[in-house]
Amino acid sequence: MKQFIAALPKVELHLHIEGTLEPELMFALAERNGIKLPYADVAALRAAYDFHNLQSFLDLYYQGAAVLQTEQDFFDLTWAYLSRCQAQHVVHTELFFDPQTHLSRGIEMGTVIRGISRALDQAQTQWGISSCLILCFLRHLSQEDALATLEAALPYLDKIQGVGLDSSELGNPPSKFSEVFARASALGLKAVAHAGEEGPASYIWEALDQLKVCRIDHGVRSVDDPRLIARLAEEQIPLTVCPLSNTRLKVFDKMADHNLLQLLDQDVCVTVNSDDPAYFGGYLQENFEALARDLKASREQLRQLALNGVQASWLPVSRKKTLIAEILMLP
Ligand code: HPA
Ligand SMILES: [Zn+2]
Repeated sequence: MKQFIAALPKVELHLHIEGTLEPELMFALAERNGIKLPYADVAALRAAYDFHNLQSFLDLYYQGAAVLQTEQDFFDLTWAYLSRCQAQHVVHTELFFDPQTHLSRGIEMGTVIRGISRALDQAQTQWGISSCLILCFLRHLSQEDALATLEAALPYLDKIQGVGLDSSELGNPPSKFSEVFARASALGLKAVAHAGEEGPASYIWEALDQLKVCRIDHGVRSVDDPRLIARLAEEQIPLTVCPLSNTRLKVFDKMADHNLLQLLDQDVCVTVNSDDPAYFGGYLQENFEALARDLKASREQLRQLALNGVQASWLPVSRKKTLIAEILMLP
């Protein structure tokens, strides 16, 4: 099964670039930038990756991101992730970045976007890996802060295809950001939002109806609402599900409890993604492998998940057709 997964052309739709910062690179960048990390070494840092919910992860994730300072740092971070894509046959990726995490430390928007996009362009040229970039608003901050962030991104709109919503979900419903999502839509940007990871199914309704998103990130709590499941299936609204993330953050106690196959059985367009692979124990290949191993997902179910990833992406129809044909041709 590992070989089958490795041979599948894979698409990733839920990936935080700051969440690909491996401990080794974190230490290297800390040294390069003269920053002292509160851990003795890589092993001590890894040992701290023992999360009990989303917030306990976010605290470390924002702390780690502080080593990213220069355009070259953002390039190196993104290039390391794209090298993993190349190694794992990920042929297209739509990745998030969290500018507010960096702007609040005095880093300029252009530094972040230029570093990331230079790596994305190079991966396209060198390896044929295509990509889209999604600017995420931090939902624990205000809508005014999100509006100012979007304003700061205006000079770089040619490098951004969509907006997203992430960070602490509980108590920060999508409706808090209606205005900034309307503004983004008027600028021609697509929209997605994290909803129903720890938050209730009602947040998924809000993301769809008030933010007008075209995909839901996570969305696993949709199973609590049969009417919502019916809508997701009827309208084929994709869910970007992240199996290893969900077990590491205790959304599910163990992989065997994950509802991904249940969602797939109900005709929801479920996709597989790695979220923050440096923190959660694996990239896209390892997420697919976990489904095969712990959920006993069949070859045909894995194939369907890969096809859903292509369908749910923002790729042009012609490229979708080519990838779908390749996935269907695999024995
Ligand atoms: O899984 C996540 N949920 C919310 N915010 C995040 N920021 C990085 N990863 C996540
Ligand atoms: Zn996420």
